[in-house]
Amino acid sequence: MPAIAIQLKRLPHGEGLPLPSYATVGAAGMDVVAAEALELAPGARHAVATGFALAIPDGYEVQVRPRSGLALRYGITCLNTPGTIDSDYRGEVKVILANLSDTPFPIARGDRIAQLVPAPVQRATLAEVDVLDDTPRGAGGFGSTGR
Ligand SMILES: O=c1ccn([C@H]2C[C@H](O)[C@@H](COP(=O)(O)OP(=O)(O)OP(=O)(O)O)O2)c(=O)[nH]1
Ligand SMILES: [Mg+2]
Repeated sequence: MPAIAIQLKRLPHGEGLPLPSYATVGAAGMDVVAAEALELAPGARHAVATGFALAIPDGYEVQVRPRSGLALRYGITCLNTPGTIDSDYRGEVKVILANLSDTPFPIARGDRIAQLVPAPVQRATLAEVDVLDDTPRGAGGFGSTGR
């Protein structure tokens, strides 16, 4: 599959940082590093600076996803996962990290904190109707089929 071309603009506080990059040949996500240092208190959240902005081609988004190692070892996740970077957004990409553990988590500038995954966007049209068609499930949800 050909790679999609995304433009990246480095911001002044992103100088000297590695750009998002794939850690292995088959990695789905580009690891992104923090452009600031902070300590995330237990239960706290913070929009962590990355030091860059993007121009994503029409028809695509970039998803900001947690790193499983940080989640499993330290309870660090992206609160809004998957975060959505819109193709028309030109501000700084930020990673909304949350600390779900009971231990403060220090983040150094340059630490890999999340991963970026581009994805095609399927837009929809909505048609308002009075009656929806019947299905076997009907309105059952939220565990209606059992555990
Ligand atoms: O993890 C994230 C999520 C969003 N954004 C930026 C890019 C995105 O295009 C914009 C808006 O995100 P979203 O639509 O999820 O937030 P919203 O609360 O709906 O804000 P808005 O009213 O600006 O759309 O914020 C990030 O930098 N990181
Ligand atoms: Mg929005």
